[in-house]
Amino acid sequence: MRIVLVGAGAMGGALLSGWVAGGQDPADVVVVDSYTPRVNELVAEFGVRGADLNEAAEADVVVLAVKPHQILGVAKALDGALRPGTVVVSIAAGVPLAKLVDALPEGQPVFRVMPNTPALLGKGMSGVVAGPGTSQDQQLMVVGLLDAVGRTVVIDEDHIDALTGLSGSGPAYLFYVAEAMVEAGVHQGLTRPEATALVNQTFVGAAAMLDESGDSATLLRERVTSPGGTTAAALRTLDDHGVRAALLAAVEACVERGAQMASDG
Ligand SMILES: NC(=O)C1=CN([C@@H]2O[C@H](COP(=O)(O)OP(=O)(O)OC[C@H]3O[C@@H](n4cnc5c(N)ncnc54)[C@H](OP(=O)(O)O)[C@@H]3O)[C@@H](O)[C@H]2O)C=CC1
Ligand SMILES: O=C(O)[C@@H]1CCC=N1
Repeated sequence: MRIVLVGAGAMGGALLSGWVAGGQDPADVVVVDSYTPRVNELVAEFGVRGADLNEAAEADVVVLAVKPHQILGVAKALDGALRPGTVVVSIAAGVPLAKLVDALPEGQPVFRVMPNTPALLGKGMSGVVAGPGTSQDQQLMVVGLLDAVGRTVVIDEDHIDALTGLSGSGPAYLFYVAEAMVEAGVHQGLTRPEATALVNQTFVGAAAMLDESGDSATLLRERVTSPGGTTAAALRTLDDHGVRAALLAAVEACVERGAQMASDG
């Protein structure tokens, strides 16, 4: 697949790395980024090519991975560089398909996607929303692009902010919990490297159980919680401090922010 990636920051770079590790031929990937040293770094690391937006003419798919406030400007700048069938993918949070359709040449196939940074390791989770008039083959191509770096669901645009609240932004919540647990270990007298090793492997093990056991988070949590034991004492404290309510509120805030970004000029 011939890919033009516009914006090679945290998320664009993670996708690129996942694609190449997953077997995408780097010679068929062109990176466009306003920060030239970043492009040079990716060219050296992966063997992709650096170029400008005119390369979009040769692409099967153009992935727009710039910041949300930049994306409509970039979409407009693609005018004249796109072939009619070139599929455009936006990964910007809070930018509705309707605005992308308006900014792109009439009839240009466009998809709205919300990936996450574990795509870097082929363990991403992405949501795909098909734009108006797109074909089944185009959707299969976009899903294939995201499946190459993890798992993919096709959803309605009405649910993309909710998906962002769980999987798009979700890795940050888990890193935040990991940071706090390391800090707790240091408070208990462990060295930082010791605490980090314990926390990291606990996340790896718990994530693998969630993924591979087929059991719910509730059942897995109950199996750790011996009656009257240490875990029950810890979980009671989490409840007393409103951690469950805080997570509900955090996802709600994420969803509200997505909606607010959608209505920004
Ligand atoms: N980070 C994440 O976990 C996720 C991010 N996203 C979405 O991905 C998009 C990018 O986010 P993120 O990677 O975090 O942001 P970054 O700022 O890390 O990356 C954006 C990159 O695009 C470059 N850029 C800006 N304008 C242009 C332009 N006109 N042409 C080419 N390149 C340009 C920026 O350069 P410069 O710095 O010089 O402006 C920067 O290198 C956002 O829309 C975000 O909503 C979606 C899912 C997850
Ligand atoms: O924080 C953000 O806006 C982006 C979208 C999802 C993850 N990062």
